[in-house]
Parts: sequence; C-alpha cells; structure tokens
Amino acid sequence: MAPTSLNNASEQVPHATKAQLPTGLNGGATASIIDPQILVRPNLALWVTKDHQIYQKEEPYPVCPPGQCLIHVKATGICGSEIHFWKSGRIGDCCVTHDIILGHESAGQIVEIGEGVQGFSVGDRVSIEPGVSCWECEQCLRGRYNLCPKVKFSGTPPSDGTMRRFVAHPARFLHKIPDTMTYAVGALIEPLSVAYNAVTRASPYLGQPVLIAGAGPIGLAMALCARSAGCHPICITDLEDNRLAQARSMGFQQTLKIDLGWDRFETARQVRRVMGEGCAPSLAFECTGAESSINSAIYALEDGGTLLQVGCGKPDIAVPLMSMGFREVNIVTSFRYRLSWPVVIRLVNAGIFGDVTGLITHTFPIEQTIEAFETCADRSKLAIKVQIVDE
Ligand SMILES: NC(=O)c1ccc[n+]([C@@H]2O[C@H](COP(=O)([O-])OP(=O)(O)OC[C@H]3O[C@@H](n4cnc5c(N)ncnc54)[C@H](O)[C@@H]3O)[C@@H](O)[C@H]2O)c1
Ligand SMILES: OC[C@H](O)C(O)[C@@H](O)CO
Repeated sequence: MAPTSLNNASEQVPHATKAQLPTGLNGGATASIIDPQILVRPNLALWVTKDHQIYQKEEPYPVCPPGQCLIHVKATGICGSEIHFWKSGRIGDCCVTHDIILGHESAGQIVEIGEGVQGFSVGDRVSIEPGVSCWECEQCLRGRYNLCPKVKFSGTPPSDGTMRRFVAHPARFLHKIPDTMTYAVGALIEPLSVAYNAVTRASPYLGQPVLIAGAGPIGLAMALCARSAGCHPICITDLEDNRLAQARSMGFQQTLKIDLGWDRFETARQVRRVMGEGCAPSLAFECTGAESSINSAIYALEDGGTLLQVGCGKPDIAVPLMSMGFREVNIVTSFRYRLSWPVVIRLVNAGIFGDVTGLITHTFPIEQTIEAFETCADRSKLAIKVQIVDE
C-alpha cells in the first residue's frame, strides 16, 4: 500500500460563520423533522495536532456546498488509525503536518441539502462513506475507486474528518440506512466494509477453514463477515484475554492467546490444534500488521493457502518468500473498500452478520470526546470499539 495514497488531496470545504446564518442554517430548506434546537448546538470538533495533542473546539456551522449534504453526525467510532495519528503523528508516510479534524466512521441525519443534490431529503438517516474519490481518474473509472490517487479521505491528513457535530459531505458518498438501524450500527458500516472488502478479495468457499489473526475491531468484524460467508472453522488469535473473551461472546469459541515466546512453528502448531477437526487454515485474514503474526499465519496455512493481509504495520516486513514459493502460499492485500456500503447495510439489516453491536464496548457523548479517546488508547480500559454519540 503506498502510504502517499492514504490521502492525496487537500480539503477545501468552506465554512460559514454563525453570523452569516439566519437561524443556525444556511438559508436552505429544512423540513420540520429537524429540531431547530439541535441546529444551534455548538459544532464541537475533535482536532489532532502534529505535536501529539488532541483538543475539542467549536467550529463555525458549515456551509453546504453544491452536490453535498449537511449532516448532523449522531454516531462516530474511534478507529485505531486515529490513535496512531494522535500518538505517533503518522501512519507510514502519511503525516499530521497541521491540525486536522479526525473521524471517518460516522452516521447521522441530513439537515440540509446542497444545490443539485437528488435522491436525498432533509431528515434522511445516512451512513457516511469517508473516501471521497475523484470519479474521473482511470482507477475510479475502472471501478477501483478505493485506489484513487486523488482521494480525500475524511480525517486522514490533509483532509478534515467527521468527528464534529455538523459536517458537509458529498451526496455520492452518503448511503441511506433503514429506520430500523441505529446510528451506532450505521457508524459500524465503515469497519464492516473493511472486512467485507477483504472477504470479497478472498472469495472463500463454504466450509473453508480460516485463521483470523487479531481480535481488535477489524479482526472481529472480519470474523463476523467470514462466518457469514460460510467459513468454518474459524480460529481467532490475539495477545489479550479480553479481546478473545469478546470474540467468544460473539460466538467464536476457537480462540488462541498468542505467547510471543513461541516461534512461528509453535504458533502455527497451536493454531492448527485449536482449529481441531484435522484442519489447517487455507485462508488467513491477518488483522494485526505485526511481523511475527504475519509470519505465523504463513506457517499455519496449509500448502496452497492464502494470506489476506488487512493489518497495517511498518513499511518493510520480512516474509519467508522462498518457503511460500515452495508451498504455493499466496498473499493478497485489501485496502479500505469499494461498493461496499449498500451491500453491507443490506446484510446488517437482514441480520446476516448476527449482532454487530457486540463490537461496541464504550459510548460517550460528544462533549466527552477527549475522554473517549483516552479510553480507547488505554488498554487497561479494555475497550474495543469506542463510539461518540449525539442524539
Ligand atoms: N486494510 C485496510 O483497509 C485497513 C482498514 C482499517 C484498519 N486496518 C488495519 O487493521 C489492523 C487492525 O485494526 P484494529 O482497529 O482492529 O486494531 P487493534 O490494534 O485494535 O487490534 C489489533 C489486535 O491485534 C492484536 N495483536 C497484536 N500483535 C499480535 C500478534 N503478534 N498476534 C496476535 N494478535 C496480535 C492486538 O492485541 C489487538 O487486539 C490495524 O493494523 C489497522 O491499521 C486496515
Ligand atoms: O478504515 C479505513 C482506515 O482506517 C484508513 O485507511 C486509515 O488506516 C488511514 O486513513
């Protein structure tokens, strides 16, 4: 994955000042469905600095540019990448060089419609697809719009994100969610999309034995998706008991706590032992990005198996390429998602993944966003998915 493609375009969403606004709005039509009291609430936003600080500041109420909708963000999940931008100031070569607003896992309600937008109404409940691709380059035109070199990805430098009360977002990247779906679940469509994309890249077969390395939000979302795709048995590994306990509470009983003292052969042996039924995994979704985990997954795979690399780690990772060659072990990568929202919304709504709310362990009101970040970053708090809500 080229780190520079994480986000290459600069964000230029203009902001209106409150003084310019007639009634907390931009003068556009707003249906009575929106409580006017909500629109005058401060537009609190969560910023990160290049000096590893986060702070919350009131932003002007945004203007709603043509082609975009203004959304009252009602639920936003904190992603591990945001903890990286905060604590390390970077992911690979994608650096925080100036203060930006974080956030890319959000759902909310449309409060204003920009000029030229069709198919949406004020009051619609939507999940936000954060990667705004150009829709003009060859990758976009070929349908691989997740690889668009001009993508503006919410909350990834240099683009501001969705972790604020009100945000404008292009209508093309908004997806209606059914009335029966909560905003919290609408915000989970993003991590579930990461898993969905990886599953579509792997095309598993019914009854395929699968290893999932890492039981963070992505590993657990991966497990839900892989199970729905018919994978069985599924062995999930992690270093932490609480994450494996969460996996079991979601119905995945075959878990393995990794001992970093084991070498890759012993880890592979343990994976196969936990899988039981005489199985070795023929597909491994690697969701940690840790070199030792990647290597163990490669050795745990049966000959001819496939490593589906989802986790992001250091730029250069050593893998036993020659041994893989002799065993015809494949590596496939998966980056974000494309065309996933409508399908994932449909699958979640139909209950195909089971209860996805098992991913959410903590919820904070928007005013406590800093506390939410601290909880997410502090492993002793045993958080998996932390969400910020604003009802
Ligand atoms: N490919 C993509 O498009 C994409 C999208 C989102 C996230 N990601 C990446 O996916 C990974 C997982 O994301 P997350 O939010 O779940 O992160 P996370 O840090 O919450 O979870 C990772 C889990 O891996 C476990 N782990 C670490 N080393 C291990 C090892 N050697 N063996 C077994 N488990 C180990 C950790 O204990 C942790 O529970 C991250 O690297 C993230 O950057 C990739
Ligand atoms: O789910 C999407 C990921 O979190 C992003 O790609 C992030 O890692 C960098 O922008």
